[in-house]
Amino acid sequence: HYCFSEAPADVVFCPLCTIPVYCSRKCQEQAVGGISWNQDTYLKSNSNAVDLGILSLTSTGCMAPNSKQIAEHRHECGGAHWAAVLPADIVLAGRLMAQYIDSRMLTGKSSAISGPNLDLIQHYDVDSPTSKLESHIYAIVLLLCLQKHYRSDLSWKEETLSQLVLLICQVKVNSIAIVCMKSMDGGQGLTESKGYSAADDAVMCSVEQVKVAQAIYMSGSLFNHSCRPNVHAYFHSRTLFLRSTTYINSGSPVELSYGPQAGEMNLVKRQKSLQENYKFTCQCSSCSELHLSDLVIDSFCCPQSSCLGAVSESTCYKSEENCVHVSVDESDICKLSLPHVSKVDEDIEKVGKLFFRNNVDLKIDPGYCMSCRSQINLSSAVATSEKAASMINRFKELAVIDEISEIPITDALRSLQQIKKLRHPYSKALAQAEDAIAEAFAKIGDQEQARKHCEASIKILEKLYHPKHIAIAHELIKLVSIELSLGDRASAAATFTQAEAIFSLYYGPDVQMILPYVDALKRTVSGGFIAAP
Ligand SMILES: C[S@@+](CC[C@H](N)C(=O)[O-])C[C@H]1O[C@@H](n2cnc3c(N)ncnc32)[C@H](O)[C@@H]1O
Repeated sequence: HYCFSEAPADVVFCPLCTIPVYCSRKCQEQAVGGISWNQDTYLKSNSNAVDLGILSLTSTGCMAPNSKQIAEHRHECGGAHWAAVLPADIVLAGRLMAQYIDSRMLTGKSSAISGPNLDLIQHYDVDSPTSKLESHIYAIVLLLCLQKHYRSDLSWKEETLSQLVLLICQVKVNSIAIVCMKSMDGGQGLTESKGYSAADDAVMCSVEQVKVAQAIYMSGSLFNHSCRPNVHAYFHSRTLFLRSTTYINSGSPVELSYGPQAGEMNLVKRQKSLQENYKFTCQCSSCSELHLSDLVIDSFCCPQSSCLGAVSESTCYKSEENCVHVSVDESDICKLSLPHVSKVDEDIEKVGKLFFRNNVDLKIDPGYCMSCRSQINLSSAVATSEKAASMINRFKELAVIDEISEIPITDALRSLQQIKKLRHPYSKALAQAEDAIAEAFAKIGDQEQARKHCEASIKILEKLYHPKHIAIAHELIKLVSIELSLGDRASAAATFTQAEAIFSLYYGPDVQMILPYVDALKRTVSGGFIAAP
């Protein structure tokens, strides 16, 4: 939606192409300027649905380009609605070109249009032939649309098409997805009612990041990516905020995350995602040093009950003096150095003891323990754990539609035991299973069970990320809502304080603006709005 809010039911249509892109007249005027409306402006409603085909909304047109307005949509209307048919990166490239043309026209330079000089990095040379062809086709589509919009007002240079291809490539590696935090279920209720009812035991606050737009920020695009970033990026409408989340030594790189993060994805998946989406091989600290979370995140546990060693499903490790080579299906992924002796914690040594044996060259294949080399039956472990996970998800779905009985509860708990037996105690699969069970129990009103499983999930996530990661704060908020439902205000307050400290690390004084429900929860926890169960 134009102003990055969710479009309400009574959206305002673009006066030229009848596409609903504005939420209010004010929002529309900001985008296209003042509009003079015809007398017969109305929407013909056809039973329940508004029939766009008979929409009789006409105007004498948008005003001329004005630098004060953010005329994003104007260039595509009357033709194809770009956002509905083209990928976000391509729409952005088209709009940047249109903005450049507008600025040239405003200064009276409407002859010899080529393209903006953004001076940003691009990777056209390493693009695959298919991706290159795609960029050229999109550039032709954009150029035709722009030529149609500006008609004979402009003269185009021969290189405009190649400038558009270049622009598309720059947008691909430098653009940033604008996201907003959307509170689901409990969070929504909290925001609306400005309070929390313990009687509503179905509530378990959770938030989701929702992508609302794609943009280029000239200073934002200077930052490199890290899978363990020291800077957090967030948005308020169109404004990008960057806040450091740790102390950064002078001379150290300031890095944000382009998406993939350690603890959320394993090393191989992160590298693949960054290569596919941004065309680079990540060399951040997380992708150049051995970390606990990468060893355990998708792993199985050692069959020896006393061993904490991890067993990989698909990654092969070849250990050499002070480094480890990582490969999948014989193809090299990267080389990781061993952490400095001062940073080696007890956990990583127990999980991958073999990597820390001095002067030993050895290969650890999938299916073998990284600590004692015991072997598991990998295919059977994968199949059983996947089946158990889908059983738990089914349990969660049934809880949502209130169709739960004793049988699915027993089945779900049995499946959780199976996952515990097979998966590594710090694995993501186990954390997700615990979380799903917690959510289902919260939904059916067994808050004691919900608390137990929610806490178990958080403990694992703290190992995978780190205890002060924003993902942990969102999980802690779920726990607060469960503790409130139990009437345990003291625990809820302690958990909330822990979450609040993380939120202020990531959002500073903007917590309330970005996550309004946190404030509502704070008032509830401190005694304001609790209803009797
Ligand atoms: C938005 S730019 C970042 C600024 C860029 N380094 C520059 O000098 O303009 C993104 C590009 O920087 C490089 N880059 C960013 N993070 C990286 C990382 N962790 N490892 C390797 N290259 C990285 C890649 O070439 C990527 O396509």
